[in-house]
Amino acid sequence: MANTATTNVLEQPASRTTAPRTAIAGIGGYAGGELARLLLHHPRFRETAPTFLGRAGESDTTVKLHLEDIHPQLAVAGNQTHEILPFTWERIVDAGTEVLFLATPHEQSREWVPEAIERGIKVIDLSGAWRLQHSSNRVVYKLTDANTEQAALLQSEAVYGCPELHRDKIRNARLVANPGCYATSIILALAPFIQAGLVDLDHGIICDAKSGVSGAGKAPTSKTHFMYAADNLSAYAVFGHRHTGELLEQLHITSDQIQFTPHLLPIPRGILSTIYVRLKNKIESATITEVLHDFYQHSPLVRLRSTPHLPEIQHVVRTNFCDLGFALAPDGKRLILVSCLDNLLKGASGQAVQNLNLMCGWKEEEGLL
Ligand SMILES: NC(=O)C1=CN([C@@H]2O[C@H](COP(=O)(O)OP(=O)(O)OC[C@H]3O[C@@H](n4cnc5c(N)ncnc54)[C@H](OP(=O)(O)O)[C@@H]3O)[C@@H](O)[C@H]2O)C=CC1
Ligand SMILES: CC(=O)N[C@@H](CCC(=O)OP(=O)(O)O)C(=O)O
Repeated sequence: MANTATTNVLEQPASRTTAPRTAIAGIGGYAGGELARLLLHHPRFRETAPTFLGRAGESDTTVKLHLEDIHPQLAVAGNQTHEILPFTWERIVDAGTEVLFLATPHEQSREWVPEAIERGIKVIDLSGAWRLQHSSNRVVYKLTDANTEQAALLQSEAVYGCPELHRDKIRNARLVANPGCYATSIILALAPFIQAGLVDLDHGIICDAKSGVSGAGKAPTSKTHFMYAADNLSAYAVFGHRHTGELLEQLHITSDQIQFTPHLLPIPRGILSTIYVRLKNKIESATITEVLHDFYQHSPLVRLRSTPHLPEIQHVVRTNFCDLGFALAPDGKRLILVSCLDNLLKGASGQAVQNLNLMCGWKEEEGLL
């Protein structure tokens, strides 16, 4: 079967010999912490640690905050410390920042991205602020722009940071909108089959996805508090989760062709999506395997489980992989796809570093295996 992944082309762009200067905003959060860990261990960044940025504001010179104070798991024997600095553009420019990671809330990312780009700094934004091209899909974020014309231009330039679908565009992007965690797991499972025209879209696709609590960020709410989430399983944002727009835009389908329901799992991290698909024609199991192998043959961070084995959260937690597996009904038309990833890694920070690698012309899996 022909490879239907249009961007799975092994092009070798000019590779950077030196690592770019990077900065991470939102360093105090879950995604920011994982990003710091990945970059501090990345072989290309041994000599070039990122600048770690907290919220905007003036420094209180009497109290210095260090990375290890907030993320003790990143402490290194020998007292090596990394200071966290309040976010200011002056500081970012003085540090020679070439790539700014935003692990910040959507509203803050929407505000900061135009200024970064204007200053010649590339951005990898982990929030949902720049992922959606259609305003009808973006409306759920209730974002406002200081300069609507400039924002519209930037929006159309933003590249959806799913390397398995858009590697060539990511390589040359100034603004990468890193995908949502649920969206990543569902898009990677469905794209090979939808692009190959095998799915009976009129029949509708059902995505039942479950996420660990870290997906909601570090500030507990009544629904993510231990007392509510522990020993529980609950559906939420039914018919209204903000990742639905990413599914529609990236899979080129309409809202009546997919139903996506997220659930909160009482575990710290990991996502499992079970996706129910009706195929247009009867297909052999070997063909399903071939479609997946062809699509992902050049994708080192997608692992295919061979039938009858299905992905499990324990196999992917604390890894940068998305694992995919499937089961086909005896009628050859009812396909169940199972997709698993760590929401903080392949669903956020790991994918962000994968995008950085591509932007630098390095192997996309560098520092992630
Ligand atoms: N958690 C996940 O699984 C995923 C998260 N994302 C996205 O990544 C981003 C970060 O998520 P996550 O780490 O979970 O969130 P957290 O809530 O854990 O962390 C958010 C960070 O942003 C900082 N922050 C909050 N408001 C502002 C502000 N106005 N200006 C500057 N910094 C601010 C917080 O600062 P302080 O430390 O002072 O509170 C904190 O460090 C979000 O946009 C989220 O949607 C994307 C995919 C998956
Ligand atoms: C369990 C949980 O609450 N998960 C988050 C999704 C996390 C994610 O991918 O984030 P963004 O799209 O916000 O970047 C949610 O459902 O809102």
